[in-house]
Amino acid sequence: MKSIIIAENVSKKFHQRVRQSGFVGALRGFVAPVTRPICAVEEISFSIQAGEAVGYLGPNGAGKSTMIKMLTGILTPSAGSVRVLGRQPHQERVANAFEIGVVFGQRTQLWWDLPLVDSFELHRRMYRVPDAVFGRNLAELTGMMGLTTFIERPVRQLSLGQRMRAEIAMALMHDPKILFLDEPTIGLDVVAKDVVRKFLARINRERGTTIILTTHDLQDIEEICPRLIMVDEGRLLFDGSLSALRVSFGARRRLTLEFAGEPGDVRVSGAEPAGGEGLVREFLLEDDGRSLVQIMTALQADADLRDVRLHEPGIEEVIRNHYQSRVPA
Ligand SMILES: Nc1ncnc2c1ncn2[C@@H]1O[C@H](COP(=O)(O)OP(=O)(O)OP(=O)(O)O)[C@@H](O)[C@H]1O
Repeated sequence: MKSIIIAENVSKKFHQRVRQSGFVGALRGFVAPVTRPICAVEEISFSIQAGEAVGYLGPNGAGKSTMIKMLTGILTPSAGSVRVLGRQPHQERVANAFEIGVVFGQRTQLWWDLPLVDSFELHRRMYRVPDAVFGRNLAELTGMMGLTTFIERPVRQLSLGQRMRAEIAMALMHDPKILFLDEPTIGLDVVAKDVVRKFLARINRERGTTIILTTHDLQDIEEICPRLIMVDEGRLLFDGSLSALRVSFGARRRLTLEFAGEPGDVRVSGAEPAGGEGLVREFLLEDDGRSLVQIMTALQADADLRDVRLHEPGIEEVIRNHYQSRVPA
């Protein structure tokens, strides 16, 4: 397989203005601004193959948008190198633009006062999309995204969910090889999120479009992206599948046993006691993939069991625990 996106030791530094308080401070800041450097992206490396769908995840300020901006040619890396489809995006921004689609969840690329269909038409001209390709995409994408009922309406009259669906459809009108999306589901309701996720998964599967999306929402990743790149404070924390993330971050399943009478000393092979009180005992299971039936067979207890619960930590919990363990008390 071919790597179509390669980031090698990429860093991006910004100089942020330090605001000084009071009128004199503001005046001083105007005449002789004081800045402090901030490393938004720090020595990040990864490569992405054609046809992959990758989620780029991290908390606020982790450096997600900055990375997307470097991959799309909007920003230049301070150090390291970025290659997209064999080009350095910031140096060959126009050539790069013809082969990628970009959607920024918080900034529209549609023409506010024009009917939606006119934005599509302007996109066709800007990207010199051949008539046959445009005709096919217009019919297919507007159908898949359910845009037909409001395609004649001015963009300013559309709801956020309608607009986001239209943004994504427009970004695909020129058949890009890669689709970059920065927070595509932000602010959408449950139904709109579901439409967008299903659509992106389908585009990736059926058209083979490579998808890179940034998000805070783990469900986006679970439903669209088999691969996850996790960043925090500019640095890469993890690159792999969701199941590998669980293993790597030590997320263990919790077994809760509730007994009808005092059970005494209960042991479960391959599990570590993890508290409980009264008739309830808890255990943390080793990551050996055993089923509940196998666990129950290995249970060394004579007492009567009233209830058994197995808690599989959600990925949100895994990540929350990870971040919390890094924050000093
Ligand atoms: N143009 C800029 N000038 C100065 N600092 C910037 C600039 N753009 C981003 N930063 C800083 O770089 C860091 C990373 O920002 P970035 O927008 O990439 O994070 P993010 O992970 O996308 O966050 P969010 O989830 O909140 O959108 C932040 O500390 C931000 O304040």
